[in-house]
Amino acid sequence: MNENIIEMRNITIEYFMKKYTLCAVDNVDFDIKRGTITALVGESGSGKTTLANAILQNISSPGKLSNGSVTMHTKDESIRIDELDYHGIKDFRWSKVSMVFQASQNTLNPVMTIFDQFYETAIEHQPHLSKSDVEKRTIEVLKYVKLDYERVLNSYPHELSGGMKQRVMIAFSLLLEPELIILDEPTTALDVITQDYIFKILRRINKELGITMLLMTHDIAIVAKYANYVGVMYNGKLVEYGTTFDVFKKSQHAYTRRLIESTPSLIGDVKDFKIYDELPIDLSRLKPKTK
Ligand SMILES: Nc1ncnc2c1ncn2[C@@H]1O[C@H](COP(=O)(O)OP(=O)(O)OP(=O)(O)O)[C@@H](O)[C@H]1O
Repeated sequence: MNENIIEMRNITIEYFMKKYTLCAVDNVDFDIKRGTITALVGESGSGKTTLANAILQNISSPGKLSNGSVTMHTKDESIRIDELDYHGIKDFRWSKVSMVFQASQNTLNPVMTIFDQFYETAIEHQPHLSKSDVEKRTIEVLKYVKLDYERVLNSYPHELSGGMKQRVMIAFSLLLEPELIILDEPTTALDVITQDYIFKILRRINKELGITMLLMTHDIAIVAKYANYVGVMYNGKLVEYGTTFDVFKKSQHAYTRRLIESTPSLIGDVKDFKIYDELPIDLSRLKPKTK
């Protein structure tokens, strides 16, 4: 089996606006090693979400993959994701790769019980499943995220706390047994204790079920604690990639060192905390529209 579950080659993604084209991802090669938790870091606007969305053919309008290939090596086959048609991508999402978005707990339907939402999603993608199959699987995944399934199954979203809803979303992402989960700021808006609890659950799922995870976050401390590999994005380019230890301890790129220095430490002296106030994003990425 290929050691990489995802191989992205020469990826260029542009947003075609009325007056200009913005190159959000600029000729990036990026691999995700099977079984790892791989983090993508970089400040807001550096292109992390856009790059990750290419794995699900989910680039938002008016964006387009202008160049490059995205291949997933699943347990059974290799899939060129960028070449999948409408039906191909519909079968692929959730069952091969699923995603937990920023504050995705807010995407739960407020007028449906949690179980009805799991059931609807499951039969949309795998119509052959019976209600009892889905119920069995739902209980299994709710147990993985340490939720009391008897209470949660028939609850409406407003009856659950923010942390519980986010764990429901993680359970959701496990429902169709994907091989990769993309987590985009999965604990934003949650308190630090809940954040840590959720990351412990994610690490256990990664270890016990062997599910690979791609994590996008601004939280360098979480990356240091939980990720095996890190990619650093700056201005649409992947400027650094390696094991977490190598990237943090032997950073090659000045931007990575700045990113680490800009992270406040609980034990360090506040005087040593560096803040860089120059504009990080190079607006030369905005190409004037050519007629
Ligand atoms: N739908 C869109 N239309 C136009 N431009 C977009 C769109 N989505 C993203 N962009 C632009 O693409 C660039 C990369 O954005 P992206 O969201 O991928 O960055 P990011 O690193 O994930 O940021 P964040 O950490 O804030 O989520 C930014 O300049 C952003 O403004």
